[in-house]
Amino acid sequence: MTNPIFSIKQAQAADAFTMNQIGIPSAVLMERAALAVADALFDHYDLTKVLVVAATGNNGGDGLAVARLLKVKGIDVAVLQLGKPANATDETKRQQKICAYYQIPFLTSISDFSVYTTLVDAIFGVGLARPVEGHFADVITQMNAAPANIMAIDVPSGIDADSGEVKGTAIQATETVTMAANKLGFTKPQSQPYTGKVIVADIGVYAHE
Ligand SMILES: NC(=O)C1=CN([C@@H]2O[C@H](COP(=O)(O)OP(=O)(O)OC[C@H]3O[C@@H](n4cnc5c(N)ncnc54)[C@H](O)[C@@H]3O)[C@@H](O)[C@H]2O)[C@@H](O)CC1
Ligand SMILES: [K+]
Repeated sequence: MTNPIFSIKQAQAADAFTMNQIGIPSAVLMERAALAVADALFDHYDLTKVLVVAATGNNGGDGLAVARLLKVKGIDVAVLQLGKPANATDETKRQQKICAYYQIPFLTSISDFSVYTTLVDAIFGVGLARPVEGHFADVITQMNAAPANIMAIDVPSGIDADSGEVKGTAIQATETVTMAANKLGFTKPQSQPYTGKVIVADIGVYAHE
């Protein structure tokens, strides 16, 4: 069997089919996504001091779950929260509560990105809907300029997962752990400097046959 390659619509449809038709809860998929990212981080990243940069969509929720998986293993991890927590998706709100239980620091600004040994990009995934501007773009620029390796969750933030093109500004990741299937945009050569190495994680998403 050949490995599938998903467009954004196919990725969203497969997620929706898995949750709504098969009945696997969204939180299960998020936890499996986070476990895949955490496994890759534990495998070969310097986890002395980690910053997860998370927005309020489900990509951010994946990031918060990763922060907790690191915290419970004794890693020094904090979250840079972009956007208002109150605007988060239900799944991401659930992850915010869990992070609060574990007393993971939530920061709203970072004066010096160079103190971190690993950055986790959980800003935008397949939900990127317009060019990245303003504060989001400033943070991405600062992350790219930092010496740390960057792990991108699902999609390097700012990359269009269909065309592989930069929408405004984009994360230049060391690696991207992408969920369920490779993405169409990652087969385009222009995306490679942004995705770094692409790892496809099986998170138990099933496409409608
Ligand atoms: N159940 C699911 O649907 C699953 C989703 N997963 C994760 O969730 C991601 C998709 O989540 P969402 O659909 O919530 O989308 P995202 O989290 O990718 O982003 C959507 C959010 O970003 C905002 N946004 C989009 N473009 C913006 C821009 N240029 N500037 C500022 N804000 C912008 C939107 O208004 C929305 O609030 C996937 O990439 C994956 O990481 C995984 O947890 C696996 C399961
Ligand atoms: K991301």
